[in-house]
Amino acid sequence: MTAPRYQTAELRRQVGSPRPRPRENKDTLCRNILIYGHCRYEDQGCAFMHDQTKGNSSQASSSQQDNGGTKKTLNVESPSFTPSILQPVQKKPTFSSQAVTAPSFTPRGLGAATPSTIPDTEAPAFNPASIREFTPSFDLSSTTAATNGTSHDGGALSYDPFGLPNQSMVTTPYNPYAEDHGAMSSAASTYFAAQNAYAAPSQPLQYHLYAPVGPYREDVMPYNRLSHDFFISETMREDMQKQSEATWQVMPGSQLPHLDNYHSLVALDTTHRKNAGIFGYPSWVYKATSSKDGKIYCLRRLEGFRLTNEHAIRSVKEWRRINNCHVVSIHDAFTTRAFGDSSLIIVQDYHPLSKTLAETHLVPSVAHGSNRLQPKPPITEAVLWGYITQIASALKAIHGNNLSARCLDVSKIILTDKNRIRLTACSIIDVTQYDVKRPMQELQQEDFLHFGRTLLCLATNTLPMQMTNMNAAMEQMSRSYSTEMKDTIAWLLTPAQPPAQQKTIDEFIQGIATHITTTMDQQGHYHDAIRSELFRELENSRLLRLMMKLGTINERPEYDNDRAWSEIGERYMLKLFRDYVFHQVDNNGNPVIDPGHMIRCLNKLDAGSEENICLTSRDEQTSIIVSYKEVKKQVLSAFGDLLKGSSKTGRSF
Ligand SMILES: Nc1ncnc2c1ncn2[C@@H]1O[C@H](COP(=O)(O)OP(=O)(O)OP(=O)(O)O)[C@@H](O)[C@H]1O
Repeated sequence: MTAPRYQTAELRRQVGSPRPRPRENKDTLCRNILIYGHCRYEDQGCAFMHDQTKGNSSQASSSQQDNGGTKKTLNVESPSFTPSILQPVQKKPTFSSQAVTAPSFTPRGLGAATPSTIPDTEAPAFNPASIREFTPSFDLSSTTAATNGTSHDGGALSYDPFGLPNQSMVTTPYNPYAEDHGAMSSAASTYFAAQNAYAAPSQPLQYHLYAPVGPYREDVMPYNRLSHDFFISETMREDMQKQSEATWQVMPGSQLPHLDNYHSLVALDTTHRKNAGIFGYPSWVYKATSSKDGKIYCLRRLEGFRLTNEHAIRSVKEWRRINNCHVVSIHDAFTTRAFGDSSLIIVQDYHPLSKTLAETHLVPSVAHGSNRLQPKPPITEAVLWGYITQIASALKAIHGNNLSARCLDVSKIILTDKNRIRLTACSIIDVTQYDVKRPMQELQQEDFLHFGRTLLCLATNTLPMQMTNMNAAMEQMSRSYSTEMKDTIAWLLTPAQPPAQQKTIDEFIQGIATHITTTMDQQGHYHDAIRSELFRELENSRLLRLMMKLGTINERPEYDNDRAWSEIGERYMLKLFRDYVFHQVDNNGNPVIDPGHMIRCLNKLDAGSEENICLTSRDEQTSIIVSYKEVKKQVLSAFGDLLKGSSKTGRSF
């Protein structure tokens, strides 16, 4: 990356950066008192307050002071200051140009008032990172000091997740999302000490790093690597985006009615023909929004259906017990006159942009770049076995609940994802033919027959209504598919052979066991690929939350009756940090757009790294050296201020 101009700018004396508030030291209760009940440095110059009884009153008064008229705002015009811990050095601190060429920052122990690399005679560079109002929250020395008795002045290491791996090992679990890490680790160590069985992680999680969890894609070009490594893949993003768009689609000026609890109906049928073939009534499918819970559902309407028996509609309740990923879940059923007739409505889960197997594999479609209808290519044997195992799984759940699918047809099985199918019209015939009592076993045997017909339609590329000669179709399919496939379909189409009275789904599943393992393997691979995508999004959602915090603070036009709120005090540092992350320019003033830099900076900010950065104002009149840790502290503090005055809680952050 081109060296940003900000980093090479000479540090200037005119520092108008945030100042520490020395009064807070004596007003702030020492963290050691909070954690251990005493501070061993009380008599050795520890700058914090040790009288616990004063804690509340002094904090209250200090907050009053903050809110009162004496509030000190810090801005670029503020005079330079002498950091409290540097006070023993009697010289007025001045910026040295040597600070620019100073060696890279080395985290210091708490006791080091001045960096060892700066000679005593040199005035120290202004470094807000070295100003501590209390024990740094990332400093795990408090934990180690408590257990091994090492001095908290004496070289206890601060945890820097971006540092080299030879960091001190800690024994307490570490919650990166806790805002007060010191208190968290201490409280957790007490808790886990009581729970002897718990084996704490040996060191804080490296949560700020993107975990490269496989499977890995090998075909990514170098110029695509960065976005591929950090973000969801383009094809998946596009697919999901389309589905989300379809889910929220509305039809302005639609003539479709509002039903009792459903509104914003959108028709999903692509054909307008009335087809009463399967259910005995023309059926229509709509997407609709529930006014009860705001969710989107799929409504199937049977036009002209008259309910003669109250029990018929209750039979749908039985289907709520079916919890199988190859059966579309059913939620409700009711009749309505809202369409101007008497209609039956079945409420199901909505699967955006799904297509029926008939639409996907059988109905000719217009090819790209031509006006003519083109037949669909034959379905491959591997895909067909995948469908067979999924339908078998659905039937296992249905028959296992003493129900029968009754409606197994290429036009009533939907494809909701790659090779992922679901039965979508179960339960409907149970309602429409409620009065025609037939034994369940007979209906389940019929399911096998419908299953076989469906496979034959798919294998021969024939729509059900055109399937007139089954023997000819069997003959045709056996020319393109394996004997095993032919035998499987034949088994489904022929009645149970004596002495067996019935065919069972378990028997069928045993027969196709090898193909089930293949399907499981494919599903497992797909699951891994999706999980790998999820890992990337895990980190991105963390950064998004951080950016939202920064966004609420940076450039805020007014807060607390102060138009300059976002520009002054600690917030000024955040403004400079925003420029450092997002608005870098090269030596020619051209924007430096480097996602790696932005992600790295945000991760370090989130981790509260000890690493120092030099922030320079746009006019180059102000430069400050500050650690990510300090910036993080300011983000949390400013965001906390905003939350106090916000109408909604920011708990979701
Ligand atoms: N649960 C569902 N979620 C989302 N879309 C669905 C759902 N069920 C069906 N669909 C879609 O609705 C459309 C219409 O379905 P339908 O069952 O009416 O098919 P069809 O081909 O019109 O059959 P028919 O000719 O019997 O009416 C199809 O594109 C189908 O993918």
